[in-house]
Amino acid sequence: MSMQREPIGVIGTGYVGLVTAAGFAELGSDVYCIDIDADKIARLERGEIPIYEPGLEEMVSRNRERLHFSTDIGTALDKARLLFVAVGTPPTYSGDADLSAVNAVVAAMPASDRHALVMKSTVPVGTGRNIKRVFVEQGKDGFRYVSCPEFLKEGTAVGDFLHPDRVVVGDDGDWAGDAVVDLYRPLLSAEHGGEEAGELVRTDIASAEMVKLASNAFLATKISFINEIANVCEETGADVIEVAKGMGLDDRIGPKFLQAGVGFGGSCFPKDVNALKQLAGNSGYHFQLLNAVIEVNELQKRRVMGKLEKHLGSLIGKRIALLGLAFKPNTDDMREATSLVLSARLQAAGAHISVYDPIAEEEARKLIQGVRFADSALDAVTGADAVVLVTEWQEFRDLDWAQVAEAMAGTTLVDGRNALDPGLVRDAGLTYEGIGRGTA
Ligand SMILES: NC(=O)c1ccc[n+]([C@@H]2O[C@H](COP(=O)([O-])OP(=O)(O)OC[C@H]3O[C@@H](n4cnc5c(N)ncnc54)[C@H](O)[C@@H]3O)[C@@H](O)[C@H]2O)c1
Ligand SMILES: O=c1ccn([C@@H]2O[C@H](COP(=O)(O)OP(=O)(O)O[C@H]3O[C@H](CO)[C@@H](O)[C@H](O)[C@H]3O)[C@@H](O)[C@H]2O)c(=O)[nH]1
Repeated sequence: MSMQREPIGVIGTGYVGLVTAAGFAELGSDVYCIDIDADKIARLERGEIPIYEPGLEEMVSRNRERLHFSTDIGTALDKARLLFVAVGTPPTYSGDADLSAVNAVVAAMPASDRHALVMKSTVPVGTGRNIKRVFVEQGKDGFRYVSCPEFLKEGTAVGDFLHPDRVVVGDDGDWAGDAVVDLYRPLLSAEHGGEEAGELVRTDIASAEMVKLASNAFLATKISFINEIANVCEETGADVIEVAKGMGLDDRIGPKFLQAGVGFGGSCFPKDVNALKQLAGNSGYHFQLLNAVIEVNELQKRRVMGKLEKHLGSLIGKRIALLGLAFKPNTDDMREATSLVLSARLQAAGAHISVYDPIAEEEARKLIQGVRFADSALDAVTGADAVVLVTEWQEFRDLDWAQVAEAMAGTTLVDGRNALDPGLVRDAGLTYEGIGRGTA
């Protein structure tokens, strides 16, 4: 890919910013990365990657000479006309998205006829329209605006960038939208054909914004749905793994996102489902389904308590080991992780808790107090009355269950992700309890 490619700016060097920057550098662009966090920029300049994301460090170091890091937005404005915005949009107390970082970026833009903001951050529908209005009010009406939502998943973000299902570009049909499409062209099916390439969806700004929120809300709904099916399986003796397999073979349903478990977490689903619910409410529409999706997820995170009490009785003074803390495997992200709710509930119930995560310990220590951070899975389970698998890291799937059984004081194993073979676990002398596994 030696062809001369358009230089770009990327504002915000979190997950989305770094993957976007490294990805476009890989495709041949010079990328000017900006963050207000001077410490983060200094680490990136030294070649340190502040987040754990498989393949990202290699991608950054492969393209080191094309990646430029700075806290000065002027550098990006000088060198690039397209400024990709990848700052955080966390939830506020009301559940609405906090747009203060986005607004700070907008306020920092000068009057210009040659620049465009390209919004990668997940924002409420109407944000693009509002930003364009602000530009007009401030006499910056030459500044263009493109919505280009991001669909990467943590843990597989590098592959998701290089092989997108789709690229969504919402714009006003001007040079900026064309330029964004050109940047993505090497990844689009019209150029490549084949299964690895993505479809382009070029549309208006509001629709692009809604594609992002609706996609996340739909996936979260699918998870809450299968979790409720799992709960009914427990009452009726069916096995949700068999049920999901049978359902997923219907093309119209599909097998993905039908894994029952201890609820969805992460920086996106909880926040974006709430943001869509709020957006609907603020616009005068009561989005009933999303209320249920959120409530089911909250209850699902707590259901493990009942399972533990079923086997152990009162949890006062009981020793419980949590295997896995990150909101899913292959990331150190602890945002909205089920382990946060579980460790708090267990402590409130009087249990003693030991925890182990192969990667997320440093992040977890900032958020979880009063537990023992163990050095290994085996260390965590030693002396435990019960073990709960919270995050399905491969290393837990590969555990020697006979060794685990020997180290534990009790025999209860709650497989919160249905990741283990119940037969193997039982053969080791443990009592297996999954999620919705009536007959397993
Ligand atoms: N994490 C994901 O998997 C994912 C996937 C798709 C979309 N998104 C969306 O992308 C956005 C970014 O998410 P993230 O997880 O990468 O966020 P993050 O919190 O990891 O990173 C945001 C970065 O922006 C920086 N920042 C804040 N204000 C700034 C400013 N005014 N100027 C420059 N930098 C600034 C912060 O210092 C931080 O480094 C969010 O809207 C999120 O919803 C995230
Ligand atoms: O069948 C499933 C699939 C996922 N999960 C849970 O759902 C959460 C989210 O998982 P995943 O979607 O893989 O991770 P994210 O990195 O949060 O990615 C989601 O959120 C991103 C941010 O918006 C989007 O870009 C992605 O497309 C979207 O999948 C995790 O807690 C998983 O354990 C389940 O419980 N069951």
